[in-house]
Parts: sequence; structure tokens; C-alpha cells
Amino acid sequence: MNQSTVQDSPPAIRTAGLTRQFGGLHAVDDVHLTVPSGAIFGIVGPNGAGKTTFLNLVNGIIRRTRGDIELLGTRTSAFATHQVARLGVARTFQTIKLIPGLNVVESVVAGRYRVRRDTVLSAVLSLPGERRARRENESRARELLQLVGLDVPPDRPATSLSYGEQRRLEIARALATEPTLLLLDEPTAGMNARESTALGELMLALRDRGLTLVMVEHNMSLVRKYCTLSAVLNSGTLLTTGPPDSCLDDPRVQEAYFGRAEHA
Ligand SMILES: Nc1ncnc2c1ncn2[C@@H]1O[C@H](COP(=O)(O)OP(=O)(O)OP(=O)(O)O)[C@@H](O)[C@H]1O
Repeated sequence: MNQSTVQDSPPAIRTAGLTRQFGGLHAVDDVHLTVPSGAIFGIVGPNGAGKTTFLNLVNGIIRRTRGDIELLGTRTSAFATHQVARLGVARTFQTIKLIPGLNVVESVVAGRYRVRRDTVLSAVLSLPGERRARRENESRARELLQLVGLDVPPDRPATSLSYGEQRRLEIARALATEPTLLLLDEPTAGMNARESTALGELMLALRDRGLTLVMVEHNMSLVRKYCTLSAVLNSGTLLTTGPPDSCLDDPRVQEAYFGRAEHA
């Protein structure tokens, strides 16, 4: 996707009055937020601010109590996860979710099958063309492993990788669905500084390929360096949104994190 196409695209995410209650708790409370296409968008906020709940609402894992969600120009408020995935939205999780028993390359190919039921069916029935499709899937998986910088033997069991490597494998698996919008929940958790920087560079490379990236992240220097826009949640509400430096230096944000502005 070139730059003018990205600019002409509808917002990757638009929420209006988005609210999710758990009993009496407003985990996400009346959030009006727009993530433009082509952004690297950081969602930050103290623990329990509602960041993961927001991502869960966006990709249909949980249902809203009130409000609306529009993804890539389609109203998805009542969509289930698989319907959201088919629009071109992929997701990684705070807790790594790799399928035990699969090797590195199989884990990425599994990502492809997740949204392509027709391919699964032809694989099971061994229909003509299935072997060629499998070869293509594996070769695409190897390209994605290279893209995310995961230089390990493709036949290694996925669960034997280091934590940082597993996080990159999850991103490769998410990319295997050919998403337009990639949601990452704390992608640098457990990564060292070198791995975190590599992840930042990967996000830039993906953005240059036309993806929109939204990440929940606690690493503020990463957000400042690599995100083009950000939003701060606090107690479920949207405190502020805009370029990371102005958001994170906002006294209200400092207060949400530290209690008093002068502690920043
Ligand atoms: N399924 C649930 N049932 C009840 N309460 C929930 C549920 N999921 C989240 N919450 C509550 O909603 C609030 C927001 O949680 P959420 O996980 O979205 O925060 P977060 O900003 O992602 O936090 P962290 O940075 O610690 O991961 C918290 O008070 C949490 O305990």
C-alpha cells in the first residue's frame, strides 16, 4: 500500500462511547478513539487501566456493554473474533499462546490456516493443489521468520525457544494471516533492550509495508521512539491522545502514573 492509499483509507480503528463493564467496574469507559491507517499507535496507562480490555473489545474476544467499534471502515461492534480476523485484523497476546507440539515453521503456517477454512478443508481432504499450497505456505512462513529476525532452525519445537524468540514467532504467526491491522499486547514483555529495539525496527518495517500497528506497551522509551501516535488510558477512560512526547509529558498522565506531577 503506498502513502496516498494509506491516507485515503478509513481509520484502522474508530470507537465511539466504547464501554465494557465487569459487574460494577467500568474496565473501559466511554472511549472515543481514532487510530488512523498507517499509524504505529501506542496504548499506555497504569496497571488495570483497561488496555487489554480495549484490545479484547476491538478484536471481538469480549463484547461491549455500550458503544460502537468500526475497523477498517466496517462496523464490527457485534462481530466475533473470526469475523474480525477475516477483515484483516491479527493479534498477539500478553501471555504467549503457541500450540504445543508444533515446530517453528508449523507454528507460522498454523496462523495462515486460522483464517483460511477452505485451505484447512482441502488439506484434510488432500484435494489437488493442496501439496503446492502447503509448499507455498511453508515458503511464506520462512520469509516471515526472516522478516521478524527469527534465525533458528525451522524444525525446532516452538516451545523450546527463548521468551523473546517466542514473542517474535507469535508476530510471524499473526503476520501469516496477511493482516492490515496488527494488535500487539505488550510485545516487548520479557525482551532485553537489544530485542526491544529490534522489535521497534520491525514495527517501522511493517508500517512501511502498509500495516497499521497498535500496541499496548509499558516500555515508554520504545513508545516515544517508534510510535507515531499514542493514547493514555486511566481507570478505563481515555486521558489523552496525540504524539507520544506530548501525551506522556502531559501532567495528567504523569499524575496517573506517579500520583503527583512533580514526581515525573
Ligand atoms: N474478565 C474480567 N472480569 C472481571 N474484571 C476484569 C476482567 N478483565 C479485566 N478486568 C478488570 O478490568 C480492569 C482493566 O483490566 P485490563 O487487563 O484491561 O487492564 P490493563 O490496562 O491491560 O492492565 P495491565 O497493564 O496490568 O495488563 C482491571 O481492574 C481488571 O481487574
